[in-house]
Amino acid sequence: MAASYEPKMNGEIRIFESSDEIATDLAEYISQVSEISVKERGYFAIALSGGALVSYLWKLCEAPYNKTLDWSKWYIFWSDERAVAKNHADSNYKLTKEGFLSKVPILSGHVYSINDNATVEDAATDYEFVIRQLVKVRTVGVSESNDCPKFDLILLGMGSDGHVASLFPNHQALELKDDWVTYITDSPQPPPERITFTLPVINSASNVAILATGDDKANAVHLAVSDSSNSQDAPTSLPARMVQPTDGKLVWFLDSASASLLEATTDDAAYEQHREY
Ligand SMILES: O=C1O[C@H](COP(=O)(O)O)[C@@H](O)[C@H](O)[C@H]1O
Repeated sequence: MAASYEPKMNGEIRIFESSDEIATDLAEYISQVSEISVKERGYFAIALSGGALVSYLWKLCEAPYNKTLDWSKWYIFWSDERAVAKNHADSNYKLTKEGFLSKVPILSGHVYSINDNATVEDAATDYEFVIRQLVKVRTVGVSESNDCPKFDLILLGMGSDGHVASLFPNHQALELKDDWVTYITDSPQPPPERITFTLPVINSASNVAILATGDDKANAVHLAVSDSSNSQDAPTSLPARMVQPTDGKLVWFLDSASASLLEATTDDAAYEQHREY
């Protein structure tokens, strides 16, 4: 790890020099969260995202994890999905299936993909219903602070505009308080129709990780983690900045490029800096 920042709140920023290092540390992180969840709850309920994130999961498909993890206890969800068929190139399900799920022994009955055969409105309603049933039997935990599901881990990517899942800057979906899953029909990035977890669900998770790499993400990373009192640029409705788990922990996985603007703002950042090299 090139550097590590410990925030004042319940979070951490990890910065790496190569994509191999990110994949290695991400695999170890997911493995640890999974082992703790299985030990404490008997299940590991993890929500995945699409985008670049999936290309960093390859280490988890190899030794020792492919042999040592208790894959039979894994339950898979998606933080968001695009309204396309499951075999479409834009499908987050397809991406994750090809890049991860097909390479590990997760039970097919434990994979809860979002319905691609319904309107986005119905698919969002269906997905929330499915999650509600799994919360009732505690396959998915429940938050102590509200009635939201408490996923053991939500893995998010972040777009260069600061969007996470399919929650985009200044979008009204960011305001939702009671829905667990919602839909949008006006995504600024194609495809326009999407289904997404809401912020209350993301912020109720035990663990949230955001992976952002590349220099096109540097500004959004800076705006997401910088101290708002010292940064006039930080918009209040930047989705990545609104990821603040209530009782859980947030870990950022960055590379040197996406973290490049943090160096200059160390003093006024909302994260204390701990260099490890
Ligand atoms: O549209 C989406 O974008 C985000 C970020 O993707 P990235 O390739 O820039 O990392 C992704 O996390 C989300 O699942 C996807 O639907």
